[in-house]
Amino acid sequence: MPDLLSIAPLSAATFAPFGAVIEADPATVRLINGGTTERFHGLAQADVTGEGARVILNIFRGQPRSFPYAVTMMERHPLGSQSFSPLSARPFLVAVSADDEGRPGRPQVFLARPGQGVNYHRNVWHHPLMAIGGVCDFLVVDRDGPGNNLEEFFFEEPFTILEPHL
Ligand SMILES: NC(=O)N[C@@H](O)C(=O)O
Ligand code: NI
Repeated sequence: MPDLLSIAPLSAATFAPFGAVIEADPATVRLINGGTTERFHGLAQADVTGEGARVILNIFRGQPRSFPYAVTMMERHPLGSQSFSPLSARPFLVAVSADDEGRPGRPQVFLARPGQGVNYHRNVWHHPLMAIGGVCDFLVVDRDGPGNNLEEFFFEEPFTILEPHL
């Protein structure tokens, strides 16, 4: 019997223990450039650590996941945060876990709606990028530099995500 993971809507409040939601939050808006631009200010903060660490910007071209999807592993980046912002108005899935004595707990899955991105706090367990419905480019802000910034954990038994209702 598959161990099904439910999918919840992504919200700043529910995601707060794991990171920030990157979206045009009216509470953060500043009118700039002579009133021609709305700046949604300070939505998240990149956090990199270690000698020689640099914040870098990348594009990840995500292939859509197929369903039912088996979550067999989680990863985390001990030396830096990592953000994902779709460059087209598409939803995607986010899976995170609390840390349970050095291993990820039961994953929590969120559906990011078009216009939402996330910034994982440094060292937060998450599943690698899960694009859905079609190929999607994401702006990814994370860390470069010396040191090992990737820790992976493989579950003894997989969890299963069923196709989300969009
Ligand atoms: N490996 C890599 O850069 N990507 C992962 O960290 C991810 O979270 O998708
Ligand atoms: Ni990652």
